[in-house]
Amino acid sequence: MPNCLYLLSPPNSILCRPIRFSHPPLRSHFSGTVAAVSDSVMASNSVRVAAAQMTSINDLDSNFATCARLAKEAASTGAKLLCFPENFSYYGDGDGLRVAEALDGPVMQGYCTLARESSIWLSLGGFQEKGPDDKHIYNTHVVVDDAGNIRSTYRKIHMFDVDVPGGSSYKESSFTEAGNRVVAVDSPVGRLGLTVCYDLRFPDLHQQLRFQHGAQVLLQPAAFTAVTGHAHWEVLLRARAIETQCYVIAAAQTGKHNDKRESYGEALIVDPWGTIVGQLPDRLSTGISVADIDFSLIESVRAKMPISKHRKPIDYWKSASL
Ligand SMILES: O=C(O)CNC(=O)[C@H](CS)NC(=O)CCC(=O)C(=O)O
Repeated sequence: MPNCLYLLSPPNSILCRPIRFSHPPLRSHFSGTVAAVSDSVMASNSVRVAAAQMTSINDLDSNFATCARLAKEAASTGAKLLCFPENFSYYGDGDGLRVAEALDGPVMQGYCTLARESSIWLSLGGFQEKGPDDKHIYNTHVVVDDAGNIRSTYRKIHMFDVDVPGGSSYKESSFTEAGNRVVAVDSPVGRLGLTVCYDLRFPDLHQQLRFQHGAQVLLQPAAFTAVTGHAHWEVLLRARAIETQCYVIAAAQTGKHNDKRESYGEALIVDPWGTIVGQLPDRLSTGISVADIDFSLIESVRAKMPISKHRKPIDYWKSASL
């Protein structure tokens, strides 16, 4: 069974060193810069990650073939974690129930094998997990280690029941049971906070991931609609990174999945200062965006602007009604 960790206090696990640079502006963390840095501090304090941008369709095998290609590519860049978007394994037309499986079923096990064979951790965000009854799935984000073991699972909490202005209407809750647990898990690229897609719009969840669960890196797999993505995607991701002082890794579905569904795309990696450090040249192509998680930068941003000390954990909801 997958094990979920619900730690209440932040761990002391990051290797912090004295801060050797100031910001802004911050160093670029694009792929390639680290190799050129001879300072051993950087070598020991950075670790590479990748975010996938892809167009999944209603064909499990074809999507798996794309994921397998991207996993090999990510591993060849030295990345320790590759993040896939929501609905990576199957993107139909609201028919996720049809392909829903338990996490020990053949589809998820195939991805566990892929992680092992590619020697890379995988973030598998937005998997159609068999739900509590035959009318509902869970929309589950699964983290698999490089030996192919499931390390953690998070079930999407916020349901996308939305009439998109000028777009389609969605009612995710009609076929999905919402989760109710906040989940973080340790990994070689830091302590990961797990979310899925529409969760991005709920800052409280991200605040909990940072301040109660000790997250250093927020994983934000998505299938944002073309309309809402144009309006909100980048600003939401940068805001969550800035206000939590975490890296944000946002894998994205992109382009047309079928006649009715189209995603915005633009897989991004954002650093804790809000700078975009990983991005593909084209928001619609299939590929990976690569960047280096720099633990010194997380420490530096948090030390210089200590919002964890300044925040006042009063119950705003309660005090508002006084
Ligand atoms: O239904 C499926 O098959 C795939 N599922 C999705 O695409 C999910 C739930 S409907 N989409 C989102 O959460 C979009 C959020 C979004 O676009 C925003 O917050 O603006």
